[in-house]
Parts: sequence; structure tokens; C-alpha cells
Amino acid sequence: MSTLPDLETYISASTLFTIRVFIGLILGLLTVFRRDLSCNREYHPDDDDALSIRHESSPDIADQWEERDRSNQQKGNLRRRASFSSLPTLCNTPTRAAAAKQKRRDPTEEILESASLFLSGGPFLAVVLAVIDHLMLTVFLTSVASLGTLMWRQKTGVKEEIIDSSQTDPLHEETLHPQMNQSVHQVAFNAATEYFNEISSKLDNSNNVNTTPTQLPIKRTNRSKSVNNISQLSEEDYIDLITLARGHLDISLLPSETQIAIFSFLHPKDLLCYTCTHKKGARMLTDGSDVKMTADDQINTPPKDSSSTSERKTAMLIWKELFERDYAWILREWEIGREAVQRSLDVLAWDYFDETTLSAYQEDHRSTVLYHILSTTGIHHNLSHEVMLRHSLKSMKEFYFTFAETWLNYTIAGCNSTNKCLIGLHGHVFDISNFVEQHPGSTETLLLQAGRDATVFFETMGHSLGARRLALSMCVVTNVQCIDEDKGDCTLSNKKVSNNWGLLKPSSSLLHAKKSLPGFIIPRKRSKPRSSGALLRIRNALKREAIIELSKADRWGRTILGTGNLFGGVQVYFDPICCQWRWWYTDLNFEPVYTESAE
Ligand code: HEM
Repeated sequence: MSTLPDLETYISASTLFTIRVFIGLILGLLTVFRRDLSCNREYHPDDDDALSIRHESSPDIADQWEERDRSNQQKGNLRRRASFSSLPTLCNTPTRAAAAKQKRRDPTEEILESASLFLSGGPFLAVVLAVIDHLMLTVFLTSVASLGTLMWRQKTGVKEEIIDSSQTDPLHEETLHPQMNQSVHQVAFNAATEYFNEISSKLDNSNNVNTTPTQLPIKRTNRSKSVNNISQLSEEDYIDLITLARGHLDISLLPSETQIAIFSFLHPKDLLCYTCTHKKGARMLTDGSDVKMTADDQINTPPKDSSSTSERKTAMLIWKELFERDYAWILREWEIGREAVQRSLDVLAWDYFDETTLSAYQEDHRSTVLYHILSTTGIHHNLSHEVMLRHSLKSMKEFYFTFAETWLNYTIAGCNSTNKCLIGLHGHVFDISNFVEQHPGSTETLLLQAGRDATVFFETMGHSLGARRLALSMCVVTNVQCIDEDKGDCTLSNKKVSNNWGLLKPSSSLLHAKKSLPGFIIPRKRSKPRSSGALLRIRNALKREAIIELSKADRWGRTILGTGNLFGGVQVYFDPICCQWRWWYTDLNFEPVYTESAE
């Protein structure tokens, strides 16, 4: 006769339960402990907003961040590089940052979460718990089944011996739970399989999030629509895009119009930083020949494939957009700039020959660069295709930074008459036509130095604060890189001037607040010339060449022209459109004469 489940069964059930709780507790603690130790915590710094807060926060907090960066670097940890400039401030007002953070779910987190569980005994924990569960269930169900069978037999009076319990017993253990038939190793195997399936599904989801730009309001498949969408996007949408792009989006997957729109919000320094982050970034933002190649390499290197050709075209359009935003207005709207472009066009049309042998691709690329440059100026030209093909500018990016370095001497070259007298001081241009004849230091002194950057002469003479204040009222082009923003609060509607780049009109609202503040546009006292902040590689090359050209021009002026035939000396400037050095001097009628490098 069957008996009630004995004490032993209950004891073994409760022991198993206790063991389960105990093991669960130990493994749980182990998991937490190992996660704390694992590299994930260090590798995955808090979040992107930290970077923005760093820029927005007080200097003390910024210092702490710097300190933390340094210590992380010492430990060899990877850390995303902070942007220099406008980007963080643009995209991370605290509320927007919080909203953006809520919107996105970091896929890396998911992956590392899974990996962390795996590393810290996740599958082991799952298998052990499943086996214990199985054993407990078996014991419990066996007990219940035995009890039920006993009661049923007592009630019906059926004798134990003649009963085939498997057919008649309604509470037979096999009918109670199908899993009870499984062996322990089957249960363990199932638990492990389930665990890994779960992880791989998580990883799949994460990868999807990573590679497809589904979070964006713009879909890649619909190109024409995306262009419309772009024009309809507000600045806030762009900021969201940039926020996404900073950590979680492969920008190269976006249509070229979107890429151009995104990059057109950034500081050129940010673009340069982006090119340093990875090869793809460098490819995305490098048009034309790679500057590190030798001349021979450049000639012999064809574009790799059609995708790299389209990447280069996009890069060219990105830099064109930046040029349009930062500099193009002085060539389009400023009379002096328009005259300079006209001079370049004359040179290109009549006496410009590039001796270099170029591949068909490079010819095509260079002529396209020139075409885009001229299109930004809005000046009509009759240059033939052959002339444009001989153009020697390698890339739009090169042009952008070369122009940043040379625009001042290029545009005001020859403007040294009493009717039209322009002078460069600390990177800005001053129109002193109405002042030149009243200048206390004589008119001739000014005329001799006008038409170029005269900072060194101006500072050597040691002008007073009053003279500097006077100069401010004559400023016609302000160079943002040469502004000293520490001279008071020069912000208007929370926009910092230094978040911009390039040249501003004096009427610009960004300058409005503090433009007359001494020290803001030019220094209050004798100082070194302010740096225009262009690429060092280009600046150094141009400086070296300028010294050589000046000495050549000086020799030519003395020997060929003769000192009695010109007013002052022969001056030089680099023409960024023709991509060559040009000379000019003032004849005895006080008319400027422009000529090419003669030696
Ligand atoms: C926007 C440009 C300039 C303005 C507004 C300006 C204004 C003045 C003023 C107000 C003075 C009287 C002294 C003083 O207050 O410091 C002065 C003196 C003088 N300036 Fe300029 N100046 C300008 C550019 C230049 C440049 C480019 C030179 C180049 C060499 C120059 C050479 C002199 C000389 C030699 C004196 C006489 C200094 C003396 O007698 O002690 N100035 N200028």
C-alpha cells in the first residue's frame, strides 16, 4: 500500500530550495562583482552629454573632466575625443540633451550587457537554476501525485496491485507535467541554448540599430524626398541629427545632401577632427588628391572605384558649402573682392599655363573645383573648358584653407591710393580712404603700407588706445579667428562669435554687442599679429614661399624697373583662385600695376 509522501521527500525539497536560494545569491553577487571589475564600465564612459556638459560647465568642472581624461589616457582606455567648438554647445542645451538621450537607446550598452553577463557566469547561472528548478518541480509533483493517488484509491477502494496507474490514474506524474520526463542533462542543455539564443537575438537587434539609419527622419531610399525633407528641417532637427551622428550613426550612409547639410553646421576644426577619427572619416572629407602623396603619385593614381568618386564629390560639395558660408560673401558682395576675382579671371584667361601632366580624372576634378569656386562668386566668366582643365587647384578643401590664409593680401592688393586705401591689421581689413590724408603719421606712410597686411608696421610705431579706437570705426571685414572673445561678453542671443569661422561684415549681429570694445577686434596695446588659425601646413608653406617671392620681387623691382620708376617697393600676394604668386607695385601715377612672378 502506498503511503503519504514521507518526511524525507519534504526535507529533500526544502534542502533543494535552500540550496537554490544560496547558489542564486552567491552567483548573483558574483555577477555584480565581476561586472564592476569588467572593462565595460571604464570602456563605456557615462554618456555623450558629459562632453557637452564639459563645455558648458564651470572651469572647475572642466578641469575635473580634463583630469579624468588624462587619467583615462594613462590607463590606456579609449575615449571619444571632445569636439573643439560649436558642436557641443549647439547640440547640448541641457533639455535637448536629455531629450536626445531619452530618444536613443545605446546599442553598445545592450551588447556589453550581454557580454558582461556572459563573462560573469551568466550561462552557468542559467543552467544551474534550470536544473534546480527541474529537480524541485520533480520532487514537488511526485509528492502531489502520490498524495492524490492515495486519496483516490482510498475513495474508490481500488486495490493497488491490479491498478495500471499509468492508464487510469488522473493525477499520474507523467500527465501532470511533460517536463518531468526530461533528464537533467536535457534540461541543462535546453537552458543553455535558450540563454545563448536570447543573447544572439539581443546582438541582432543591436546591430540593426547600429547600421540602419532608421532613427532618422530621412530615409536613404527616397533620395528626392530627402532633399525636400532637408529643406524643411528646422535647426533643432539638424541638432538632433548631429547628436545622433556623434555616436551612433554612420554619416557616410546618408544621402550626400544630408551629409552636406550636417557638416555645414560644423566648425572646420570639427571637420578636421572628424577626418582624424577613422579612415572612413578621412575619405568622406577629402576631395581631390591626397595631400600627402608625391606629385608623381598624384598623377598616376586613378580614383579607386565609383563609390570613392562619389565620396570625393560629396567631400568637394561639403567644403564648397563651408566656403560659401564663411568666405564667399567677400568675393560676391564686396566690391574690392569682386575686383580681385576679376583679376584672377583675367590671369586664367590669358596667361595661365599649368605644365603638369594630369590624368583625365584629375583634370576633370580640378576643373570642377574651379567651376564651383567661380559659381560661389556669382561672377560671370567666359573661361573655356580647356582653360579650366589646366587649373592647378587640387581640391576644394585645399582651396578653403589656402583662401583662409591668403584672402587679405589677395583682395586688397593694389588698394593704396588716396581714393581707395585699404589696410590689413591683425587679420581684419580697414578702409582708411577717408582718413589717409589726415593721418598724424603722414599720408605717404600709410600709402606705402596700404594694400596689404601692415600689422607689423602699425605695432612697431606703437599706436595709442585712441588710434586703435579710431581704427575700429573703419573696419570693413572682421576675421572671426582674429577676435579676442575674452574681452568682455561679446555674445548675442547666446551665440558665441568664436563658434563661427571665416569673415563677418561689420553689420553682423554677432559683432553688434561688443564690436566697439577696445581689444575685441584689435589689441588695446602693442601686440604680436593675431593668428588667423588656418592649417599650419599651408601657412608654413605659404610663409616660406612668400619670403622667396619677396626677395625675387625686390630684386626685379630694383634691376628691371629701377627705383625711380615706382612708388615704394614691389609687393607680392598669393592668388588662391589661380593658385600662383602674383606681384604688384604702384607706378608714378599712383596706379597699381599687377604682374606675374617674373623670375
Ligand atoms: C587704421 C590705421 C591707422 C590709424 C587709425 C592710425 C592712427 C594714428 C594716430 C591717431 C596717430 C597719432 C598718434 C597716436 O595716437 O598714436 C598716428 C600716428 C602715427 N601713425 Fe598711424 N594710424 C594707422 C595706421 C598706421 C600705419 C599702418 C602706419 C604704418 C607705418 C602708421 C604710422 C604712424 C606713424 C609713423 C605715426 C606717428 C607717430 C608719432 O609721431 O609718434 N599708422 N596714427
